[in-house]
Amino acid sequence: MKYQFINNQATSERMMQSAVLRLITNNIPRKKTREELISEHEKLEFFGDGVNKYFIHNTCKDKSSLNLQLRISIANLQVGRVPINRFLICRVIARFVKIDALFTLVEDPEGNVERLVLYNWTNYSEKDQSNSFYIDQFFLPVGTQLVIKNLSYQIATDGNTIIHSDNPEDVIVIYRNDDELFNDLKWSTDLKEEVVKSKTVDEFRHCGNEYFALNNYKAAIDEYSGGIKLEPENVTLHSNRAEAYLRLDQFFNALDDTEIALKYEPGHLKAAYRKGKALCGLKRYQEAIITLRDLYQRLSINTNHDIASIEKSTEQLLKHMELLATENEKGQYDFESIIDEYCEKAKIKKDSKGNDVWVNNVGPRLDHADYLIDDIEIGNVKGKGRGWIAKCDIPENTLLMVSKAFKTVYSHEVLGHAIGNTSNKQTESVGSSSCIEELIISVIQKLVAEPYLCRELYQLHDSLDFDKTDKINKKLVNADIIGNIVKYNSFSLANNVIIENTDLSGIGLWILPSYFNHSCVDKNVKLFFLGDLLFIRSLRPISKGEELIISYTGCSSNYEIRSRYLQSVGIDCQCRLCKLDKSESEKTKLRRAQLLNTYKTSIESRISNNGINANPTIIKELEKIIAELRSLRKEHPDLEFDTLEMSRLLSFAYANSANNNKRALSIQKELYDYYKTVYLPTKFYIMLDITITNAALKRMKESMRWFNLAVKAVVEPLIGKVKDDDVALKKKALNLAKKISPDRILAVKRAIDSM
Ligand SMILES: C[S@@+](CC[C@H](N)C(=O)[O-])C[C@H]1O[C@@H](n2cnc3c(N)ncnc32)[C@H](O)[C@@H]1O
Repeated sequence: MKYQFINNQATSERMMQSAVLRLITNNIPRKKTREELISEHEKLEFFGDGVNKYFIHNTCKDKSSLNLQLRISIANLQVGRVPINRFLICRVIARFVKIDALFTLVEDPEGNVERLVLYNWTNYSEKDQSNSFYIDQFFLPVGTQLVIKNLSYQIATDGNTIIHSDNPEDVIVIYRNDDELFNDLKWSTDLKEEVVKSKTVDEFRHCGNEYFALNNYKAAIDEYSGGIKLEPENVTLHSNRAEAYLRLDQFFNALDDTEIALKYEPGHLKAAYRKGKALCGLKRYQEAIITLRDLYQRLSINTNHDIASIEKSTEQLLKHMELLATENEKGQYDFESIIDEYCEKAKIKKDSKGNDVWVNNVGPRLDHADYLIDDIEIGNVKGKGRGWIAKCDIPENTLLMVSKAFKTVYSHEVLGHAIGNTSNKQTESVGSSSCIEELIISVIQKLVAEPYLCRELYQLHDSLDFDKTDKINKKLVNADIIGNIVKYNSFSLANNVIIENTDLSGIGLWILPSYFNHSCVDKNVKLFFLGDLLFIRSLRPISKGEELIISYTGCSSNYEIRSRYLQSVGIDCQCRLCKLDKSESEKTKLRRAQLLNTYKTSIESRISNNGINANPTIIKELEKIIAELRSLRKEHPDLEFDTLEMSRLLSFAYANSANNNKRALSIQKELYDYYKTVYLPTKFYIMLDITITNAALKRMKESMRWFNLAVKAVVEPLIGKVKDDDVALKKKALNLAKKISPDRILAVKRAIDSM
């Protein structure tokens, strides 16, 4: 299956390959040893395609022109460079594995070992090529010598080096060991006598601990696993590996390990503590609390001084767990502290190479519980598949759901280069398509690491026409399904990060929020993203049986743009706006386009943002355009969105150029009334405009009333209804609004205070 992104295409095999490489390889900050590379390659075999036979094409090539003086050794390869006119002589030292491309390990005569990936060897059809054969375990067996021309030395998607060849024509296979051209070559290793030195359990544990201390949890897990293979009942290794799994958010695996450790040693304190953490990660809060309370009791009667620190951490974890349980059961969240946590974790700094990195390692991934109100359920909706339905009447601003992302990817976290790129560009700009690709790859990784998660993920809409029961039961990680699930269900963070000054873009996948269907206008549910936490509230009163709707696109872009996107995700939208747009005559559409063009070319550029420089003629022209655009939609005034920004500009022109605040105020109020029924984020700005204009007119009481309304508009989507008579809540709301929208709120506050 091919995924079409904005600038490029990617195959599901390529995504799978990237995910697998990242899973099996460790980014150790030094050149890997032969043994390390061999052991990683053995894990790759597990993911290789051992079922299908692939058609391989490679013609016999002339070696007579090769001059051994031009041979290059692996040690002299430079990342990102194609050594012109040079060639590598190497021999295969591991089995070939086919994922998207063909992978093996090679060594040069000096004994340097490196990974080799061959692209485009398997894309030939049998009919086209006479000189071809099938891949099986005897394909280019260990010991086969290769000459590789025009190779490039790259950093693969897993962050490690690899020799990369795109063209089968550049590879000469030496099928005979006694080939005369290479008679004089001396190989420094003897393949037959290769003995891999094995480690003891203690050595594995020691190496694991060393990697753990370097925060290299994947490498630590490999080492602990090596030890566990030798001694499956080793409690320390299981308990240590559980902690490494916890650091990678692999909670199922962590729980498994703690349970094994506790089976062999029920009194193992650290294993019990880690079990509590794993249960919490799996959102099994009550079980986590029971485990930790039990541990805490045991610790408090233990007089051993060594356990003081674990006692303290258990107490803290228990408190945190109780907080999460309250969030989960009652939907009670401390929004102020969550916003602080978000702002802290969203901070970015430059690393030594000038890249953006999080100040706090993990970025804005917040440690809070999910919540789901009892009053909504997933049901069938005619023409839309499944959707969320109200089981009873639901008041405005009710918290319906809080959901932690299955996975989020922020744009600066995306590696700009992947193994599949044929170009050598190391600093490819990272666009949204790279984020989508990265999300697919990281979801594949997550499922490969914890296949239990296939069950909940594979339930999501994927528009594929095949029965997934078998794949769910067998927990098969399928890149086609995952790619489609990401395509149809992911949320872009770019337009949804509500907190000012935390300019994060990215993409994420949430499970339960994926069941909301779309409407361009008349949505009744509002999303509020804080990093990977998604808060969802009713936007207005919802009646029993009504469907809960969000908007995937917003309504301010024109029909062509909206419908192009909606069609790409399988939606023929039947909302009021789309019906109206579709029913409009060509003549009306043309006239609107002309008016918008006149505004763009001859008005907008002649008035600055805050309405200065607007002479009476421009104001008249602008008024005419607004009036005519509205008349084009006269029966549906609330569906006229093109004049929104124009009218704001007009009001600024009246206030700041024509010195007519009264007229400015009436335009702003009219605008507010226009859009009261259609939720638009700009409503908040209009309320602040009204606040300022009232203050300019010295109507301070009215100004404060609008300011308070604006504050409510900012915070209610997050914290719910703020009652006018609740003084404490109103104060809290203002503090929150200052955190959410500091620039605007503070600027307006300052402006009205100075008047
Ligand atoms: C994120 S899913 C929403 C949940 C989905 N209905 C399900 O059954 O899982 C998006 C898909 O829902 C369907 N959908 C959403 N909104 C729709 C609408 N307004 N009209 C028709 N189909 C819609 C489309 O198939 C779309 O690709």
